[in-house]
Amino acid sequence: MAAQLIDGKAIAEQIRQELKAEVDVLKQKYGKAPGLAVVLVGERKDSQTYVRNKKKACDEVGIVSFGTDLPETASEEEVLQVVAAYNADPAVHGILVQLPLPRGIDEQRVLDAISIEKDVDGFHPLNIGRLAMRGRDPLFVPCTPKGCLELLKRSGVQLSGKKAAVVGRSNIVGMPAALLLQREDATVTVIHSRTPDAQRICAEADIIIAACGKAEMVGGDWIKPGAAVIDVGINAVDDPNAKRGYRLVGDVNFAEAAEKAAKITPVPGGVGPMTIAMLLRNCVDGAARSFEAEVSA
Ligand SMILES: Nc1nc(=O)c2c([nH]1)NC[C@@H]1CN(c3ccc(C(=O)N[C@@H](CCC(=O)O)C(=O)O)cc3)C=[N+]21
Repeated sequence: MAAQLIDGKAIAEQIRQELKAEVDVLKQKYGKAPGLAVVLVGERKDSQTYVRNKKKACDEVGIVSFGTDLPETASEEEVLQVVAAYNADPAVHGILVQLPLPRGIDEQRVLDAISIEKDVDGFHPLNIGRLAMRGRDPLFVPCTPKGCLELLKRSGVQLSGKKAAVVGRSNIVGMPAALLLQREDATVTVIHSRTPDAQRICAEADIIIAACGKAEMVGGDWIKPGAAVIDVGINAVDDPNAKRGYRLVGDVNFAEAAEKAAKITPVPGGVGPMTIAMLLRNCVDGAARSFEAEVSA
């Protein structure tokens, strides 16, 4: 393998230590800790695991976590009531409603109800809209794309003046990732399922963010020699030899891509841990703004 590994797990750990120090300063200065509320609706095993990991990460850096678990059968109104209560709670600086929500609940309506000052996922249309505008700044940037940019920056990858390709155009990853790269003065192409010549366009890019949700779709032929490759995908593929009967692969064919890229993230241990670190980052930033506003009021 020619490529240098971008170690998301180690970088996320480093960020958590930086955040812990910042939280200690906030506690000293204001006598209060940042608070994160996590709302989980339903019994999906993967969602339960993610929520558990988020709470654990909060403990580690000194963020107080609040949690509300609602049954699969909860109504949209009940979820909205929980969000409204956290919006009004001064001890809560960030609200995360774990996605996906059960069928029958209007996800957009729930996300729109989160106060933009507490929108640590960065999914509120006002925050996304500001991200898309030159000269404007969102209060929060979505955690996964923010983690991708942080990995690139901390690995010394230059973005300004470079060609970037984003594979995938989701609201949660692809589109905000493209906007963030553009804000760093990269020239960005968003590739999606209807793009003719996707492989050729991708192979011209100095920076690739793969977030298409298709296991190992981005092969070696998609990679320009010397490119930096960030793999957002987490796909379980059956593997009878693996411990749990499956193993995780990304949206990039790692073995092939690592022969051509200069830098590449692994799966697991790449973007995933950074998503949680950026959630904590957003929560600490939101709390700091709130504490500062209270003092100057
Ligand atoms: N409102 C909301 N916000 C989210 O940020 C959100 C969400 N809903 N719904 C689900 C997705 C998924 N997500 C991940 C977070 C961490 C890892 C992670 O840490 N992965 C590790 C371990 C993977 C494993 O072993 O399962 C890794 O990639 O190394 C993965 C995925 C956040 N999400």
